[in-house]
Amino acid sequence: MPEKIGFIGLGHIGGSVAKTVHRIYPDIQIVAYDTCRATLDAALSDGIITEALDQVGKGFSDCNYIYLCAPVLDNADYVRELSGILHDDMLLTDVGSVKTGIHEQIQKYPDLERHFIGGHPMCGTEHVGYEYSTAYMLENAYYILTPTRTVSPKKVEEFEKFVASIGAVPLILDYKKHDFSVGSISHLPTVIASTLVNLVKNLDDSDETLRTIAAGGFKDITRVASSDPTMWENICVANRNQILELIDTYVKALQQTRNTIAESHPEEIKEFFSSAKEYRDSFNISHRGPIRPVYQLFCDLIDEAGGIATIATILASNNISIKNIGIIHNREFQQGVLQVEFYEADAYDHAVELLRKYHYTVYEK
Ligand SMILES: NC(=O)C1=CN([C@@H]2O[C@H](COP(=O)(O)OP(=O)(O)OC[C@H]3O[C@@H](n4cnc5c(N)ncnc54)[C@H](O)[C@@H]3O)[C@@H](O)[C@H]2O)C=CC1
Ligand SMILES: O=C(O)C(=O)Cc1ccc(O)cc1
Repeated sequence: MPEKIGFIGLGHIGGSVAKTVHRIYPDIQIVAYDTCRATLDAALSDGIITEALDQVGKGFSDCNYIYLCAPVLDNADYVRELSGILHDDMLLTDVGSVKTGIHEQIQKYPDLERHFIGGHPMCGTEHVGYEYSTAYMLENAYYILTPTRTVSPKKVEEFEKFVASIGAVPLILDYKKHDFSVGSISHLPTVIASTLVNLVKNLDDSDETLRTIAAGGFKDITRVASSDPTMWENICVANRNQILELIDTYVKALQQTRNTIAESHPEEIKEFFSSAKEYRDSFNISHRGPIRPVYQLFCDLIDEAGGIATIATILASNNISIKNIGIIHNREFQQGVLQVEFYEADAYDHAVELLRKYHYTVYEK
């Protein structure tokens, strides 16, 4: 178990990892450097870090783990500086959304390469900054690990256990496969969402009709367009080739969809939507492959204001912990429905049983 951990960058993700480590292992010393002094002051006053460092250098030399949690391109720039403070019992990791650049940088320093395991927690929101970090964000989230060719299996196993011990689900991938995979499910979708938002902005009239009527579905699929522009600038520069290839593939797929609609064969159009629906519906219910089950139910609300409190009270008084709760309006539930997510299958089963006992209509997905 590490005794001391250093963070370079303590924002949304770095702050969340640090807060989680502090919650689970309050005796681990945490030190941090961040270009934003106010961030370090906030973390000191929260008692999350024991020391705020004013540079990347010797202050990190007795850390067992060092986490690079700055924007992707800055993380890669720190590799050279860290090569000077290596010791045998040190593990260097990062949380960046792209892995090729940092792995290529690490390969220039064979001594450091033996100490590096790339990391990418698959969690987060569209917000940035330490103020949006939480001690629970990693809970049940996939945490991709990309070990180098030369890091020892023992170090990988130790870090895997550490990641699992802080509530996340480690998944080992080759760094190139990582960049293709997150390129497909995160980078391309964000590029598409932002393109769609810009398109609607340009199509809108002076009365802003489109903006006014933009409803649930549009907001759902474009939420990530509200993410931090600097972060996505970094991601697009760092994963440029992969994103370009995926955009080309997507353009071909969109052209294919256009043809299907243009040719006006109702069965083919229906088949297109059915195939997408079947795959999308499988996301929440399946234990297959790397897809983790999501323990969520949907429950009808009669009166939104008092309704949530009543349901929360029923669950809390039966010791059922809620991971997430909120009203959603979408095409399926236009009038609004309460979405409740749980940490575990048992809690979910118990909640369904209880709410039905109290005559709520519960939809299981
Ligand atoms: N936002 C998200 O949902 C996710 C982000 N990531 C990755 O996590 C990393 C950090 O992103 P966030 O925490 O979301 O951003 P953030 O903006 O909340 O945090 C970055 C922190 O690094 C500091 N910083 C900026 N430049 C720095 C530098 N040169 N040296 C030291 N500190 C510096 C900033 O002051 C800030 O506190 C990025 O590499 C990103 O790709 C990974 C998973 C999810
Ligand atoms: O906002 C969301 O839902 C995200 O998907 C956040 C996110 C952004 C970047 C990542 O590398 C991983 C997760």
